[in-house]
Amino acid sequence: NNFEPETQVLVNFFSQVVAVAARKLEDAQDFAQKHNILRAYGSYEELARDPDIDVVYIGVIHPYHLSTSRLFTDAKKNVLCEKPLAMNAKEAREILDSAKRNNVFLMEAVWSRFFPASGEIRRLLAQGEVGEVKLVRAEFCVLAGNVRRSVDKTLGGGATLDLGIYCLQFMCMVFHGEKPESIQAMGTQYESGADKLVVVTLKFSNSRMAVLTWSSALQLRNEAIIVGTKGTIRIPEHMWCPTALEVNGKETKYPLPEPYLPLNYVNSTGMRYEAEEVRQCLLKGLKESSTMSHADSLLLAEWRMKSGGRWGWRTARTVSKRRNATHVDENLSQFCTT
Ligand SMILES: NC(=O)C1=CN([C@@H]2O[C@H](COP(=O)(O)OP(=O)(O)OC[C@H]3O[C@@H](n4cnc5c(N)ncnc54)[C@H](OP(=O)(O)O)[C@@H]3O)[C@@H](O)[C@H]2O)C=CC1
Ligand SMILES: O=C(O)[C@H](O)[C@H](O)[C@H](O)CO
Repeated sequence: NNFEPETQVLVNFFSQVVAVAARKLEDAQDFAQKHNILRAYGSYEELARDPDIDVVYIGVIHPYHLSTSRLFTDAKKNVLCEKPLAMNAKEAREILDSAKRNNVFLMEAVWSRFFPASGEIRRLLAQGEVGEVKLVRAEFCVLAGNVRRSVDKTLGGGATLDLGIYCLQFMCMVFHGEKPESIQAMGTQYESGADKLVVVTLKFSNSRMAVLTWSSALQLRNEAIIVGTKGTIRIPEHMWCPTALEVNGKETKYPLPEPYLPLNYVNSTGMRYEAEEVRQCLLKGLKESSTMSHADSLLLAEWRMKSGGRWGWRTARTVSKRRNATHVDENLSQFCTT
């Protein structure tokens, strides 16, 4: 909307899905036919060589985010990569470094941040509408135990990588990426070793706290709440893709456009907001989005590891077993106080 009407028409016209790639050509062709996409490739390498591609959306499972992102950044393509950006902080750093080195735009697809309701939360917080935030609570628990990639560790399984990230990013947004003074995390796991249910309690300076719960084996309403000294903001459901906010008891709705095809997941038409953010960043020549920055992606990767994704709660459980005491993980606290 920053352009003259004629230019706007051109900008809209030139933002097109040009091509799709899959490991098997038939899969790419099926997808292309369903969505009216002109070019279909049977390998990601061919897509990387296409000179007409400005930006690539990477939607492969998380263990392949590193290699696929590197393939495209090295080919000088801008990248929007699905969450979680990587399996761990080391991989996340490698992806971000590669984007910098190749001077291309890169963003982790934390679509939650770009919903109008999320923008309104940031506006309310910046204007001090609820005073100083004292408590953040968020939950994301869905029944996904039958989804292979959720439970199979070789496919990136684990609730923290898939779902926990949404609670962590919400807290990160509200507390502006501040590091907590301490984290306590506990959880349960599938036989595969993938984490199943995780509860994390975080303490910040000035007596501020967060309580986060995620699971791929329980169904909750998936609400979030921000409690401040002057009021409360509640996201009544779908906290990871919000379409309603309750501010001090008064609800406002932020409806999404109707989908033109059936959706796989709830509110997926809201992905358009992150796509628009990418488009705006590219038009401005930016290499990262200030709303979902590289620094935030790194923080999320570090917090995921400390609160469950890799060894966080397992270390915690070992510590509490060893001491036969209530659970306090010194490793986690040390990390957070640095
Ligand atoms: N923002 C959101 O709302 C959502 C985000 N996600 C994120 O998107 C990513 C993909 O999730 P989802 O679509 O459910 O995953 P899928 O299981 O549907 O797999 C997506 C693609 O990953 C590739 N892939 C799958 N299995 C393998 C394998 N064993 N080896 C190599 N490549 C494989 C395939 O690519 P190919 O087609 O080339 O074979 C496949 O099409 C995840 O990182 C997830 O976190 C997922 C759901 C919703
Ligand atoms: O990003 C997401 O929304 C999650 O990947 C899905 O919701 C999850 O896999 C549910 O099965």
